[in-house]
Amino acid sequence: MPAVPVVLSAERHREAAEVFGGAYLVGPVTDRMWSRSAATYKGSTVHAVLEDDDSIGAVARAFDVTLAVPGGCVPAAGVSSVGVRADRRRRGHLRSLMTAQLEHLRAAGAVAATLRATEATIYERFGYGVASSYGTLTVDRARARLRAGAAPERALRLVNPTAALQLLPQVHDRLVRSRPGAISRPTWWWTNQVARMLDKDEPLWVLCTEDGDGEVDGWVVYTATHTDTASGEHRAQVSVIDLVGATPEVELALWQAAMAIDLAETVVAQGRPLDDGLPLALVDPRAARLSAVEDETWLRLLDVPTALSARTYGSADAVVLGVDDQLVPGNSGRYRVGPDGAERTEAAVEVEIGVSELASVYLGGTRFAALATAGRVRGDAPALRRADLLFAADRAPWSGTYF
Ligand SMILES: CC(=O)SCCNC(=O)CCNC(=O)[C@H](O)C(C)(C)COP(=O)(O)OP(=O)(O)OC[C@H]1O[C@@H](n2cnc3c(N)ncnc32)[C@H](O)[C@@H]1OP(=O)(O)O
Repeated sequence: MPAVPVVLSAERHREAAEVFGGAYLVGPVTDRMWSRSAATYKGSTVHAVLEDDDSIGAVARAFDVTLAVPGGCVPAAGVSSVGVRADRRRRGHLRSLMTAQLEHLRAAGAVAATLRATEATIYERFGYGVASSYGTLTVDRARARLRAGAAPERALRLVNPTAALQLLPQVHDRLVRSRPGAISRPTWWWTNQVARMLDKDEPLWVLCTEDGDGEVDGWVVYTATHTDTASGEHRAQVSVIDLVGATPEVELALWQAAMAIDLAETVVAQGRPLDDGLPLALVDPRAARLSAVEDETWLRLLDVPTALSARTYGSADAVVLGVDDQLVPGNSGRYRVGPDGAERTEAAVEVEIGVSELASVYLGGTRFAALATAGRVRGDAPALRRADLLFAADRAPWSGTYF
């Protein structure tokens, strides 16, 4: 039996980062790396399994975020930097960490936890389910032209990246509230993701859209690599690092701006939502291709009653879910979910669902009927249809924030 995990004090955070770096195969933590990562760890709760000689055998980090859900938002935790030392694997360290972390986060009032998984076979056993997916959008600029009337003209402002580091964090969390799955970005996220690129002397541009009052309501952050033609003509590939808009219309205006960058042959954006509006708005929809689709958000509902009450539902007759949560038995039980909300009930169960599958349907990104076909939920067809209508969301879930 591994020792019960402890919460590490700040003095041992660098040691924890070393253990994670080794497990994640990124190697030793240099002073330069630590000058960036220290703030990340300081802003987190770090659980560790200590070995008999007091060395760290395994670590997991969690930090506070706000998670947007359909019609609202909940306090949540981002879980990251999970690693077990190579000489301590497959003896239950991860299970101890996940159990301790889950209890800690529940006690702290987090309604859900979200993570990005290195492997898709690890986290379901701890109640996590895939709640959003993303893909790479590759735009062939020579073919890409917006349809008439798509994306109204918007004022653009090129912002110096250093100034953007001050400006964008002030508006990001407000802008993304209407996208289920979006999370607030901690201060250290901005420093790590953007400042790291500035450190590397990579070119970086930030083009912002403005609303009628001159306030920033979206941005595209991009870099470029050069791909000169065989005849020596100067060409480039533009790589979009971040494209965030207050509304789908603003996002289209940002795409328009990205597609208008002269000398670019292709514009490539990784990690785009499955309902990115660009392909439908193009005269030639094949000018923008979505590829490399994979899981983004792994979600764990820590407090099922609060989570179910925190979101809004579509129009359909109510359905009674029978939820099963092996790790947190208090979450198990019957819930009546209808257009007016969700509450515990004693009524007969119509759809049986595990807590990991409940996480997958919670943001509207997966259908009950599809899970039933896969043998992962049970219920008759009319009940599944009502559940799908109730849990459907206006926009595909998407976090857009990698950590
Ligand atoms: C959010 C993030 O940070 S994602 C990053 C995750 N970390 C990494 O990928 C770094 C490299 N890998 C590791 O450090 C470790 O192998 C870990 C963290 C994946 C697993 O740690 P371990 O301590 O070996 O896992 P532990 O012994 O507690 O196993 C718990 C269960 O998970 C299973 N499991 C462990 N690792 C894996 C894996 N890579 N793939 C599938 N199942 C796994 C075990 O079989 C066990 O299953 P069971 O409960 O049904 O018996």
